[in-house]
Amino acid sequence: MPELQRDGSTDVGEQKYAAVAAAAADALVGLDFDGTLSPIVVDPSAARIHPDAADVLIALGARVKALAIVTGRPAGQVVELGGLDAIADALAEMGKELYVFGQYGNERWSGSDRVVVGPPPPEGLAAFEEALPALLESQGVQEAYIEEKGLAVGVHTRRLPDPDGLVERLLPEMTALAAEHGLMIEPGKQVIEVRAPGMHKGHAIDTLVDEVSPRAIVFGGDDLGDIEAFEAIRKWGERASAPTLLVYAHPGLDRGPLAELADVEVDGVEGVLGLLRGLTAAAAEG
Ligand SMILES: O=P(O)(O)OC[C@H]1O[C@H](O[C@H]2O[C@H](CO)[C@@H](O)[C@H](O)[C@H]2O)[C@H](O)[C@@H](O)[C@@H]1O
Repeated sequence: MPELQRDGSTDVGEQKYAAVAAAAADALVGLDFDGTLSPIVVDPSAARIHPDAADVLIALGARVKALAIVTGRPAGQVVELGGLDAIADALAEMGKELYVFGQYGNERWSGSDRVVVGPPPPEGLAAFEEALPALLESQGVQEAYIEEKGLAVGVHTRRLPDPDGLVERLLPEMTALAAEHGLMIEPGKQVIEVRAPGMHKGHAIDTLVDEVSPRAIVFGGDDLGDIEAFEAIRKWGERASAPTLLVYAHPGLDRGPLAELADVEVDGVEGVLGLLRGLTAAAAEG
């Protein structure tokens, strides 16, 4: 079993780990993408799934009921960056399903369907994007990288000096402009995203629970956008009296609020893969 690094919660984490390992055959394993399966890089378009992840996910898929990637990225993009078609092929041969929920649950894709299904862009997004450059200029942040996501737009500060300070500076202005256009903000790692309200990763978890009917859930994430997923899983576990394991992929710098909700903490993407390998081995031992 991999090292559980969260101070003071190791016993609880170990018990929860053992409980989900024992129920692995009926478990749903959900994972965030950036920072959890794909190491954080400066350029969002240069992100790629960890080179060992495909083997790890396929081996795990043989031991659990279903796998899901639940991400803030567009679903089609994460399928490409993650090489998920090939992983879905391997899982399908074992009669297992790979689900992808993109744009915080707004879009979905699965190994069975291979088509991204989602709503049209929110009303107000085009007008918001039109007004955005002037806002950035007024704050002296015109060099920020703008990521157009179809259903949302992200303003990334990672490549600028003092990226966290710039996020703080932009947050009130972008929140106000988003509200004017009926949109909401989703803060992340040196990024502020603007999207439609009403959806989050917790809703994606509820949908997965309905479709997969798991008897245990493991979920790994690293950022604020994963909080609702953690909360939905904790509530489901209490309701269903079922084992759950919430894994925080520690980024190596400051621990964010997600850490407080986690059962175990591991060292970034490598730590997540280590935990999943351990879970696969424990499930194989029965
Ligand atoms: O829910 P996730 O899978 O974690 O996606 C959240 C956002 O991740 C991406 O941005 C983050 O990763 C980038 C690449 O490592 C990094 O440059 C950036 O600073 C991070 O915030 C992605 O660009 C967004 O679209 C996702 O919503």
